Amino acid sequence: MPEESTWRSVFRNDLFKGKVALVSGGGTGIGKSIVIELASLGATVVISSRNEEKCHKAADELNALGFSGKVAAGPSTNIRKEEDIQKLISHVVERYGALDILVNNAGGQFISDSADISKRGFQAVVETNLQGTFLMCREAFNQYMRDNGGSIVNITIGNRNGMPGMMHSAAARAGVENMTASLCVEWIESKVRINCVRPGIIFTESGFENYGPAGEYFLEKIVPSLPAKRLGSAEEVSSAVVWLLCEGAGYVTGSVICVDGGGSYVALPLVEIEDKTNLPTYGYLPMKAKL
Ligand SMILES: CCCCC/C=C/C(=O)SCCNC(=O)CCNC(=O)[C@H](O)C(C)(C)COP(=O)(O)OP(=O)(O)OC[C@H]1O[C@@H](n2cnc3c(N)ncnc32)[C@H](O)[C@@H]1OP(=O)(O)O
Ligand SMILES: NC(=O)C1=CN([C@@H]2O[C@H](COP(=O)(O)OP(=O)(O)OC[C@H]3O[C@@H](n4cnc5c(N)ncnc54)[C@H](OP(=O)(O)O)[C@@H]3O)[C@@H](O)[C@H]2O)C=CC1
Repeated sequence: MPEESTWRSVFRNDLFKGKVALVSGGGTGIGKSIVIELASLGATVVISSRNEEKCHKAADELNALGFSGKVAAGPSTNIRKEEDIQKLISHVVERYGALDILVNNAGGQFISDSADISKRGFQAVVETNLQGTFLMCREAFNQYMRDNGGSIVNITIGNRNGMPGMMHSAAARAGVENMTASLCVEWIESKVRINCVRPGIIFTESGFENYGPAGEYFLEKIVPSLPAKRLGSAEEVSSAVVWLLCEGAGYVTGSVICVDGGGSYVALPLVEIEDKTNLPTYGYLPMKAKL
């Protein structure tokens, strides 16, 4: 948590003056860092998640830092529930008179071998990350952005090589990135830009608590495999989000920015593969025997 004296955004300090933003999952981790950026650059920022008390606490904490913008907690919202989302968006539009910026950051999953994921477990992750993000976009568009324009950023997760060990989430997030490609065309006449930020392995206390000892075990394996040889910070993600949201990114829509220290170009060892020949060879030439 940055102190007022040490927090410096790399952006112009009135960049979002007069803008109204909504950040889902804005009370913790990456979402909170995005909220700090937006509030420090002049926006009124509404944060929401299932735990409303946590959002109120975060809003009080951030407002005490004296940013030029303001932070407010919205009503408790489970993005798996359509009616919660409809109420949240109408709350923002009615109370603050606008919804210029939407950041779909809320999301999550559990670590599991794919063979052990139940149908309800798969559905829960897809409902949260793909359906939840879609419904937030749809409501923001129908209730405000269709007539007024706006900018949306969806937070996804590494999916270029799949994600063995978190297959359900990588599949859902790949769906979000593909959905973004469709929406950027459908909504451009309304002056709505929509993009994704795909973080790599980012240290957030809240995020890693979710995985318990398994998270630490995986981290010991993952960090050495990353080209950057370190975890990312929430601030490195929020800087990219804020750039996509700002006027300087006016010609950018349908894009995915990876903030992953090059992690998209290596396979993350979330799943161990036995050190033996795992696929039988097919072929009749003598040299095949050497493969
Ligand atoms: C170390 C590598 C890091 C990689 C980088 C990624 C980092 C991050 O994403 S950080 C963010 C982490 N935060 C979260 O993930 C929090 C949000 N997550 C959740 O809320 C859950 O994971 C959820 C999306 C599955 C929702 O859970 P919940 O509300 O508890 O779901 P239900 O009660 O409706 O249960 C539905 C279904 O899901 C099964 N399930 C839930 N958790 C697990 C689990 N840990 N392991 C296995 N199965 C799980 C649950 O059992 C239900 O299925 P049935 O038992 O068949 O009914
Ligand atoms: N940390 C990392 O390494 C990476 C994270 N990400 C993604 O970035 C985003 C932020 O993660 P991070 O900050 O690390 O972790 P956090 O656990 O801090 O953030 C997740 C946030 O989403 C909210 N949330 C979860 N499920 C729901 C739901 N059903 N409805 C409404 N809100 C929900 C949580 O609040 P509450 O529990 O109160 O609902 C929480 O504030 C997530 O989408 C995550 O998957 C992607 C790649 C890597």
